[in-house]
Amino acid sequence: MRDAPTLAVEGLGKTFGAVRAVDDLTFSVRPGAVTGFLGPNGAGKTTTLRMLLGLTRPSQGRALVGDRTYAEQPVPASLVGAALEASSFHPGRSGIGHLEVFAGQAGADRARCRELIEFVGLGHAAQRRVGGYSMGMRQRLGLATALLADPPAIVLDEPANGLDPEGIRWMRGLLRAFAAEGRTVLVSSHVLSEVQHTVDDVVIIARGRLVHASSLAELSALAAPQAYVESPTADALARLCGDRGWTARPDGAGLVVADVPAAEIGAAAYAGGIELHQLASRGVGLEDVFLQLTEGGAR
Ligand SMILES: Nc1ncnc2c1ncn2[C@@H]1O[C@H](COP(=O)(O)OP(=O)(O)OP(=O)(O)O)[C@@H](O)[C@H]1O
Repeated sequence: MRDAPTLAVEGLGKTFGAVRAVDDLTFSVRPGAVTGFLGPNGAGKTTTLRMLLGLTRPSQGRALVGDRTYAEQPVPASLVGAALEASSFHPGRSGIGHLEVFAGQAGADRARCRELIEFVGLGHAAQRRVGGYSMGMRQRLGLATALLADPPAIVLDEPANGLDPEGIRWMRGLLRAFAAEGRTVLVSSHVLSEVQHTVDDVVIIARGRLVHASSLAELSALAAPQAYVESPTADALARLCGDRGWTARPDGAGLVVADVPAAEIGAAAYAGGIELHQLASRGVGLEDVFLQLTEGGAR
């Protein structure tokens, strides 16, 4: 395998008429790790990936595969394998026929096509027309296409879309194995929880702009603990929170208190003679952090 390249975008921008799809975006993706490229629908993920792969021309800035743009690479298909849209297949071709069409530019032979169609779990459907494939089967075929050249960098747009739970677990294991081999792996998703068990690093965008880039561990540290507490004397409980300077917000019949361990709330309520009917730790899910980061948008 060739050395895995770092993928990088620098001041990248793309405008479609009045729509600024990508706006001054800068980040890099290292080899030997799985990086999640995250953002809500319409955030600009696909447009960014298309610019990285030389399919869309940037309005500003540049996107690099290693030390040059994708188009400037002598044999880009052997360096980066990509699956962007599960729908871009010729419906009349068979699965294996599709792979054989793309094998040429990837320098792969027929044996490699057969091997890959088995590898992605489509051996039984190799001769069937792609037009009759399910969404998940198309995802698998897209992945096989991306892997034709055994590339050191892999870029996948929403690879979990349409996959069943077993397929998602399989994909997760595969991406982890690629990273462990030293490859550069970039996967987009609009749901953090979908990739949170797969990725090492996260790049989060909203409305075309970067809102966060770090390791997953650093992102997780932003998730503050919370506790849910419920009392039949809600006023007294609210006063207690106020007296202690705790941040509390109503949630159903109770309150959610931020950044205070449940045990401390229980002890204070006990000391204050406040009866509690419920008290539970409630960690902030990473998805909440993701929503907080992306909801306000970046501008
Ligand atoms: N060819 C195009 N012409 C006009 N507008 C476009 C084009 N491609 C993308 N856009 C717009 O650019 C913005 C970003 O779209 P993009 O597909 O990159 O987002 P995304 O993050 O991939 O979204 P999703 O998660 O829904 O796939 C959207 O407002 C979209 O409508």
